[in-house]
Amino acid sequence: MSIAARAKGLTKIYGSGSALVTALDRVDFEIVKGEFTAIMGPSGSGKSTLMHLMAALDTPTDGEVWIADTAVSSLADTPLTVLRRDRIGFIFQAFNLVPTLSARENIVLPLAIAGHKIDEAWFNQVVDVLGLGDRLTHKPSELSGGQQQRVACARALMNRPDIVFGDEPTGNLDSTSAAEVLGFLRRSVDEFGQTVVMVTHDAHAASYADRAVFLSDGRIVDELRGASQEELLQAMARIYPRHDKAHDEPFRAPASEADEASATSEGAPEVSAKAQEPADQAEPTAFEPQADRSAVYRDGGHAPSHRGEPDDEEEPTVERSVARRAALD
Ligand SMILES: Nc1ncnc2c1ncn2[C@@H]1O[C@H](COP(=O)(O)OP(=O)(O)OP(=O)(O)O)[C@@H](O)[C@H]1O
Repeated sequence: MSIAARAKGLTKIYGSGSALVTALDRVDFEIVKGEFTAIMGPSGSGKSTLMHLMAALDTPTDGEVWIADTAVSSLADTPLTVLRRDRIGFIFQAFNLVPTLSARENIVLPLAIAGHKIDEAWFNQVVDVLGLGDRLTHKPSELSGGQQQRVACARALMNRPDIVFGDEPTGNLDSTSAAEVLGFLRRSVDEFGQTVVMVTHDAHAASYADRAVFLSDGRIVDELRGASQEELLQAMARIYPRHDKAHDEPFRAPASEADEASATSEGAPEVSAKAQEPADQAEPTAFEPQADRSAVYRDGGHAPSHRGEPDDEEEPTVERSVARRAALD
């Protein structure tokens, strides 16, 4: 098992005095090469902060990040820019494509900026897997959201980066487009050996990953390997019990309109707005915004970064991942 990136004692503090927020609190974290890792947690738990620090997009208040063997804090501006450009790929929730460029021009833009030659065989392979062959001359405005995000996926992979980071990459997509993007990220790991890290609220999205890491109040409090959506939902209910109770089990889909009606009845005044949505609009596999996150993991103890090595039989394999995905799809 080799390590694509790691962090030691990673701390990020925003503001000062009464406005001080400890977004990350002495986090130790390793990203395993060739794995798909999901970073999960309620709103405000520190997911984006951890991802931005691991991707060398931001600097920690304390601690260190290494991309492979490169200590990010040791880099001057120029090598830092080169590291971000050549060794990291990004996929954002909002796609972030250049509207005036075609899909092809968007995909090769990082190579053009870096002055690197396009590897046409690699380009064709990625475009083919993403099913973008007949969309390459289209501008983003002529593409659906799912197609735009697939262009963003291709762009992220063009440099063959050490790690592709996705910040809620399916957050703006319908379920079909989300499944296509998640399926592609899964394939990029299984077939190209790509390392992928994705921030998500969503247990279904995280079920595509090999490993899910759970954050609470800026600390890693648990992790699961090879977990199904149901196992992730159960873990979320266990790890965030206050959250679960406060929202009358928002992690589970109402089985029927009657169930939903009971979830919004007088007995559950704290039920979230999202839990009150019609069942076909709700996203029951996602976290709700957490009203009182201070109630979770405020025991003063420093949660372990890892639960320890998984049991052998728990160790996920590509076959297991593929079988799991096939069952889910
Ligand atoms: N630039 C900033 N200035 C001040 N506080 C910040 C800043 N960025 C994040 N925070 C705070 O740090 C904490 C962690 O934020 P972060 O965005 O990492 O959480 P998150 O888990 O990604 O949340 P979400 O799911 O809502 O995006 C939150 O309390 C947030 O308000």
